[in-house]
Formats: sequence, C-alpha cells, structure tokens
Amino acid sequence: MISVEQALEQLFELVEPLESEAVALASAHGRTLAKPVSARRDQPPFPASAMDGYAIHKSDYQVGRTLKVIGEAAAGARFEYKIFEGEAVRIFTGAPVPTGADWIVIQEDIDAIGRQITIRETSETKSYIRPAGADFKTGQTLDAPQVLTPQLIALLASMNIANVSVTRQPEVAIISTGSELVMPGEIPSDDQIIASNTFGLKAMLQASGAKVRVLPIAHDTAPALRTAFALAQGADLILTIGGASVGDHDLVAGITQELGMQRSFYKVAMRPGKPLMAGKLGNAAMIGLPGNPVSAMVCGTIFVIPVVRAMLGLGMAPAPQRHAKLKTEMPINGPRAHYMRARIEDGIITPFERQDSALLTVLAEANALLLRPPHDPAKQAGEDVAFVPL
Ligand SMILES: Nc1nc2c(c(=O)[nH]1)N[C@H]1C(S)=C(S)[C@@H](COP(=O)(O)OP(=O)(O)OC[C@H]3O[C@@H](n4cnc5c(N)ncnc54)[C@H](O)[C@@H]3O)O[C@H]1N2
Ligand code: MOO
Repeated sequence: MISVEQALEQLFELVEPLESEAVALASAHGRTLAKPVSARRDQPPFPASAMDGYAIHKSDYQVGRTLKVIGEAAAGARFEYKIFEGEAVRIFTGAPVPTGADWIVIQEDIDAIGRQITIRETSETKSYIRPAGADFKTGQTLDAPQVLTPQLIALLASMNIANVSVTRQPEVAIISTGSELVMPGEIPSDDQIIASNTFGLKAMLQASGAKVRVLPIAHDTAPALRTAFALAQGADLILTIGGASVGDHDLVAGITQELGMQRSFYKVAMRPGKPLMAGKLGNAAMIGLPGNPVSAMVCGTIFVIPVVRAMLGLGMAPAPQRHAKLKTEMPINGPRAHYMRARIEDGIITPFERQDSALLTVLAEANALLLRPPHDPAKQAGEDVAFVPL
C-alpha cells in the first residue's frame, strides 16, 4: 500500500493543465483566469466627486462665505468650464470635478438661495474628490491563474474587459456501480439503497470548477460496467464509485484492466478510502473511489479536488491544511493515515465519536477532517493537530 502523499503525486502525473478558451465576462464566474489581464483604462477616468454638493475652491471653504452657482456637473455630463474663486458648481456623486475646483462642500453644509450658496459648516477635513486612477490605472494587471470570484468579475468589468481567457473546465464522468443502487426519487426494493455519494461528489466537483456528467448507475455485471465506460468516453477524468474492494461483486479493477487501463496504484494507506485505485484509461485519468459514502467523499476532498485544480492550472497541491487545539485525548493511530470527521469551533477541534465510513449524518455535521498521520502517537487534550477544512 502506498501513502496518501505518494498516491497524490502519482495522480498528478496522470493529468496536465488544460488549454484555455475565451468566454464572455458575464459567464466567467467560477472559471479560472488563464492569462493575466490588464486594465484598459484608469478608474475613475477623471477626478470624481464622492458626494452630492458643490464643487468650489478650497480657499472659499469658510463659514459665511457666499458663492455664485455658475452651472451643474452630473455623472455622465461634465461642466465644461473652469471655475474661479467665489464660484461654485452644483455637483452630484460620480460627476467629473470641474477644472479649477479642488474641494466639494456637501449640500447638508450650505444654505441655498436662488443661484447663491452660503457655507454654514466647515467641519470636513477631506476634499471628497476621488483622484483619477485612484482605484486602478491603465495597464494595471490581474494575475493568472486564479479563480474568478464575484469581486474579480466586478473589477474586470470596471477595467472594460468584456471577454476573458479561462482554462477549459475539466469534464468528469461519474459512474456509480452497484446493483443495490437507485436514484433519489425512485422507489427502492427492500434490498436497495439510494445512490448518495454520486450527488455529493457532483456538487463537490462543480464547486471546484469541473463539468460533471453523471452516467446511469452500472449494475455489478461486466457488460453493465463496459457500457458505462463506453459512455464515459471523451471525459478528462472518469470517476467510478464502489466496486473497488475485494468482494465477488467488486468488478471495477478487473474491467478497467480488461479495457487497457495503465494502473498507477491500487490501495492507499488511509482510513477511510483504502481501496482507492487510479490510472490512465486512453486519454482520460481514471480514479476508482471506494463505495462507502464517507470514504468516497473523503477521497473526493483529499484526491479528486486537487486533481481537478491541477487540470485547471491552479497548481499541484494537496488540500489545504490548518491547525487547531484538540478538545479530547486520542489513542495512538494505526498504520493508516486517518481522516477523522470532526467539528471545529473557536479554534478547538473535536473528533466525532462514531467514525464508521457509512455515516453521512456525521459527515454532514463535520466541518473538518482531523488528520492523523500513520502511527501518530497518543495525543492529549490541548495539543496541536492538523486538519483539512470541509
Ligand atoms: N474483506 C474486505 N472487505 C472490505 C475491505 C477489505 O479490505 N477487505 N475494504 C472495506 C472498505 S475499507 C471499503 S471502503 C469498502 C469499499 O468497497 P467497494 O468500493 O467495493 O464498495 P461497494 O462494496 O460497492 O460498496 C460499499 C458500500 O457503499 C455503498 N455504496 C456504493 N456506492 C454507493 C453510492 N453511489 N451511493 C451510496 N452508497 C453507495 C454500498 O451499498 C455498500 O454499502 O469495502 C470494505 N470491504
Ligand atoms: O477505507 Mo473504507 O474507505 O474504511 O471505509
């Protein structure tokens, strides 16, 4: 059995960053920016008023000073002329500040009579003028690769970028195997259960930027599995769920061998997730996940998502780890790395009592996988431990 680290290294060897494609900015949320982007203009492109009020000379900002209002500047419609001392221009938020003005007095601080204003209050210490380029300047770049968040989309729009170059989304085909499985919403017979991790993994993959094709459930027969693999053609990554272990009905290893898979590894020294397998099937990477629901989801977090991120060009890195203080003592760990379902609150992490890899209620309550390396010595409450956030 190989270690988690070795398995991840071998998985990264099965994939490479995918090519890029252009998409409209409006469709770019969640995609990975493939090439750096430069701002096509300054923002704001002119000194702009930050408030509704009057543009004046700073020297006129004195209590009791009366000024003549000579025009108006609105957002999108500037006042074309220069203003001099003793003059004011009515101005609104976002409007270009007229030449000659270097101060905005807010409208709450003046008294207006006809075309004259008198300054009543001078308590402000800043000009309320946003200098040209205060947010960004032409040519300022946004680095790649990075995932486009709503905040970055807004920034790119402001930079006048209508299309962006993003990495193609990896296409992942999911094959759930097992004669006992039916889809949610169907009526199961007494011996059947509902396919669950299929949907958990789909959600996990989509959240990390993959495109998911859920194939029909393959019963535990060789023809059904062959059909499922045929339907998976064209995918960048084929995920099977279940049938990975050693039982008489666990056929995935045999069928993938028959289809010519170059196997990288089978079995990893981890808990849950031991019967994980991987290899190359034609042009696709193939990962065979164990069927137990929690095992499949843990392997999704520890292996599949890092592989998807590698295909997106986001680097070949394990799932990020953090540290917390342990709430309870724990006995020595066995020879396999243990990813314990745990709950972290206020920097204190508590592993759940029940760690059976069939318990989705426990996984749903967990917000962390407490990481115990192989042969980790016994731990006392208060000791520092590593965890992977969920
Ligand atoms: N003699 C041994 N038995 C087992 C071993 C072993 O080393 N020796 N390993 C155990 C471990 S660890 C795991 S994990 C499981 C994995 O088995 P498989 O990958 O072959 O999975 P199945 O047998 O097909 O299913 C296990 C379990 O999970 C349920 N399942 C499967 N797919 C789904 C799905 N899409 N949604 C929900 N539930 C699913 C299935 O009904 C079974 O209950 O093997 C142990 N046995
Ligand atoms: O490794 Mo199995 O994945 O313990 O349940």
